[in-house]
Amino acid sequence: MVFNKNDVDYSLYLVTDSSMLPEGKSLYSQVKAGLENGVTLVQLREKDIETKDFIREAVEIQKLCREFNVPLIINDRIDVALAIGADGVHVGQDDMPIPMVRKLVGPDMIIGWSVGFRHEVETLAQWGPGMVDYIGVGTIFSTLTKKNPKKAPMGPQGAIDVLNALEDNKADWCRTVGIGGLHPVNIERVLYQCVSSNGKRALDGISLVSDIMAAPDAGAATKNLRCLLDNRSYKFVNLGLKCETVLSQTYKEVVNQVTSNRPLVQHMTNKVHQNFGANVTLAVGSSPIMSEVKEEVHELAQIPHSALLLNTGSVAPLDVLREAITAYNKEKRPIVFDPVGYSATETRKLLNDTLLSHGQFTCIKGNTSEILSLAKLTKEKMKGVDAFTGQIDNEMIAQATRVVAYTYKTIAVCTGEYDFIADGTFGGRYYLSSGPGLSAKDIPCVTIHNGSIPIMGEITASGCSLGSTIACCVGGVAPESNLFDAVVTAVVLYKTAGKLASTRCQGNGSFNVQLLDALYQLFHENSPEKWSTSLERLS
Ligand SMILES: Nc1ncnc2c1ncn2[C@@H]1O[C@H](COP(=O)(O)OP(=O)(O)O)[C@@H](O)[C@H]1O
Ligand SMILES: Cc1ncsc1CCOP(=O)(O)O
Ligand SMILES: [Mg+2]
Repeated sequence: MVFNKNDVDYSLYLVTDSSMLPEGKSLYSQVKAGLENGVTLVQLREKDIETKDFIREAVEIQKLCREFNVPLIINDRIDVALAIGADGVHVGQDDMPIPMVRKLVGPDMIIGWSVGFRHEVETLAQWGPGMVDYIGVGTIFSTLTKKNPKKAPMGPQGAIDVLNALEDNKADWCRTVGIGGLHPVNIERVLYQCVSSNGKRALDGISLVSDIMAAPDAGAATKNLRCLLDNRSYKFVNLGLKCETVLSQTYKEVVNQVTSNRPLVQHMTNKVHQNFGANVTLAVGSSPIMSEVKEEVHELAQIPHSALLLNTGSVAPLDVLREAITAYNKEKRPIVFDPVGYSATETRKLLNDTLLSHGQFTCIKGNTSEILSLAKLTKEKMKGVDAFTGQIDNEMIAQATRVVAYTYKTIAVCTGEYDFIADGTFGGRYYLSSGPGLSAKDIPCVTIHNGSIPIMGEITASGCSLGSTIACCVGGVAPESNLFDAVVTAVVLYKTAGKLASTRCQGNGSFNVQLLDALYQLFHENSPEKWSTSLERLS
């Protein structure tokens, strides 16, 4: 044993698979290219191989790893690990029980365990620091590498649950690597999103197979992965942790930018909202396109200043929604997500959770019911798409908004008489091992108010149309702009228009028309110093 277990670098953990080597490459050459370019840990995983051949291969790879001072872990085969004096073993839930493994391998060998659930973390915590050194947290996304997966993909939220369980059970010795379906396209997002709720713990690294093993140029592939890990800044859209300078000057600047850039806002939205949302988009100086066609999402996402409003009120097929998220994330264009009726039925909740685990959203907007249930602060099912009607104070709404912002690393908006807006983006920064140190209660949150305007809640698609307005503002601002300011501007503009319309209308029917007129007027006048809506920053 040449390693101090505490000093192991888990950041880029290569797991081998000789069944996917490209032509002309060997297991040895791929591992070597990986080691030369930043792999920090290697696991030899050979499923269908004679013991004699496994040993021969293991000895060769061990020699190579030692040249690079990188530990070698053997998958499953404790006998092989012992025979060659490997640095560690990795076992799954269905393999030999961990206490027996520890008894066989002694105190110094690294033991890794595949973990997907909270109760497994509780077990390892009860065993104490002498048993499991690290866990492979997964499966995060579905993967072809695992032939017969027994677990459904857990998504980043499942990984966060595991990190929380480690914190709750004070298993501070145990390191973590995310595993399953991790590729350059999603690694930054996973690292960005997977932080324990107390802000203390992030993943220690990622573990992957195909992106190195199957790469025609494994060196270049590893270099690219290393870059993603070392970047620590996930610029899916430009984000800054500002928000203290939200004044009329800021609103004016946002409106100016939307005016000059005239964003194209793709709506994937419910049938009720289609027409009104397109008109609201036009009223605030932007171009709507209502499209649910899978084949065109990539083309639309590539248009400068495009933005996507994804509203699940009545939904397009799941594969279309997923493709749209993939496209806008790939192009680093903003997505506003409106999980209408999130907890009304189990089906709706599952659909929204699936989408939430599929990508990164710039803003998540909901009414009090949606935000409270997303924050898991109520177990009550929503009545259709209605806002919460039970007892609730502003402190609880602020908490729920912050929890949603923090959990999804997004800008969360909760609507109602008071609108709450929280910034959980951390300026796009991500962490390895220890998190940002802040929890949900510490992140910036503002509330905006313009008196009670009950009629705003009494027309359908009023919340959906705030979603359109937000999408126009985040799509329309210049790339270097602060998106929190853009979201706040949209919410303040919309509330001001609602107030104005409520004084001009004669009832629900004419309110709709007046709301469009007011939005158009306020946007084009662009004199926010006259807007009546107030903003307060919460501590
Ligand atoms: N009582 C109210 N006073 C002032 N504004 C309200 C009130 N109820 C709703 N709104 C505004 O109406 C819009 C829709 O909010 P809400 O009714 O909460 O959402 P949804 O339509 O999604 O159920 C938001 O812009 C919100 O600020
Ligand atoms: C009634 C209804 N049903 C499905 S979507 C929808 C519109 C919801 O609009 P909002 O949440 O903005 O009031
Ligand atoms: Mg409404």
